[in-house]
Amino acid sequence: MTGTRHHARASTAISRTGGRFSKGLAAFRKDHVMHDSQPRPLSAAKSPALSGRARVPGDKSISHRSLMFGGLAAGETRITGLLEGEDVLRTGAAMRAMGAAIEQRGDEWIVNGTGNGALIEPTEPLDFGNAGTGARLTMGLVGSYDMTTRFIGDASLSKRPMARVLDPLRLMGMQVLEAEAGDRLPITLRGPKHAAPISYRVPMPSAQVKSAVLLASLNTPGVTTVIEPVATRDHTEKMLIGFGAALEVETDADGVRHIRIEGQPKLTGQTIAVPGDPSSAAFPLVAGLIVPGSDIVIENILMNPTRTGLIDTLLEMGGDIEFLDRRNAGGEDVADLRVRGSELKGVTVPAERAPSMIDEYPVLAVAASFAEGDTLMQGLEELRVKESDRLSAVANGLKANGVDCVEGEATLKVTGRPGGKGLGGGTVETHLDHRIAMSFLVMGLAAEKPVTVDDQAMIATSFPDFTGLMQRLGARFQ
Ligand SMILES: O=C(O)C1=C[C@@H](OP(=O)(O)O)[C@@H](O)[C@H](O)C1
Ligand SMILES: C=C(OP(=O)(O)O)C(=O)O
Repeated sequence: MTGTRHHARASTAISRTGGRFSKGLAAFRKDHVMHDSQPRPLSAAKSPALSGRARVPGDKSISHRSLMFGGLAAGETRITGLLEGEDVLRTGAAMRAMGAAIEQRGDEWIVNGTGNGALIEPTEPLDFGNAGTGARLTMGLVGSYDMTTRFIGDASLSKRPMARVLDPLRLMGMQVLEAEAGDRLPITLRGPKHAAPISYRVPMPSAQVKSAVLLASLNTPGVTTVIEPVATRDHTEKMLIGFGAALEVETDADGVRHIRIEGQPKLTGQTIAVPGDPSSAAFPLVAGLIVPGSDIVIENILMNPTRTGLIDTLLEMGGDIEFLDRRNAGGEDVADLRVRGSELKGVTVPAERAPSMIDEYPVLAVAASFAEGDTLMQGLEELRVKESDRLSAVANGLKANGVDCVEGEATLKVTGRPGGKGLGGGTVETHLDHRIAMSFLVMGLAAEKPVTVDDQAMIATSFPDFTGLMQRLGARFQ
């Protein structure tokens, strides 16, 4: 087998701190029910040229993993730039319920881990709210522990398929004591006394499934292998190496990744600076391109190639995006992006690119609505099992706002209207999906008539200050 080996670095933490719990996480007590209030609609209206500099929140994938690995490791993990969105705070609450000490001190989050193999059985169900990543990765984490863990979530998460992670975990010896039809939440798991390592070929392109198996290996003796035919985001691999695991990645002649990890590694607390989330940057980025005359800078964005498919696509569409100060920070490439209003043209986005921009299709569809000609997106099957069925949610939102589009089984064709002529005037059903809400608010900034989303509440799961940040750039919401 020929291939490349990946190394990541994170510097070791220096001192210990106490375990007082932060206000943010304490908000997720069991009596605290989120999103049971009345929906809060919001409209976005045609805005003047956007200008200024913006810093989007920390990467969601890296933030979840920082709390999980820090919560498991021996010693202290110090995190700056953590995304303080609901999804990530729920992961923090879950790690706390299993014995980690987590506190916020100024700009830093300090995690004192349980030490390897020392997670404790949570006394209450773990409530992951809207968060697929939090729920699925934690299932992997607890799946090799001889303990019982119950998982619950909101209406959206309770519809999402969990068999994709339960199947490999069952092979490692885990039992599913309770699940709704089709392996859906609420789910109660019981880990085995002695988990068995497996070699598992991930059947769909999913970093969550890959990661669940790798996390289960952390309490499983022997070598666990994950075979990944289609590469997905590699944060779990890079960060586990950074925390001290013996993990190797080889890519064979067919491009298939073979990830091998030695079980029960000694993980040690690290210092982590979380870079800006490219999936959140996508919203001001597309807004800067479609609002004529705009000129903005979005700072400190993660440029990991497993995450940059949207930027590649927008460049092909003729987007004026300049990379300023490309640099390496904590083992990841980051850059500031200068974005100027652009005349976009339609393109075909190949299926192979989907994993590197999987969460960005809703906002790409918005960009395509303003482009000259057709944009065809292929390989979209995974969009159907996100916080909503994003393929149909996007198509319905586009149609409600005057955009011609054709929804296929796993494709979407959007016919653009340069200048946004005749677009807008509709209300979009968001189906508890933050990315649908933000994407269509971006559309409203450049459409002829305002665009309304039926609920803005879920935006707080990944981008709590979205409206504030966009308004500071000049966006008009009403
Ligand atoms: O591993 C992760 O952090 C994520 C993986 C992706 O999900 P899938 O693994 O289901 O593609 C992505 O959609 C999600 O927002 C974050
Ligand atoms: C799909 C997403 O997240 P998750 O799967 O963690 O709910 C997302 O943030 O777009």
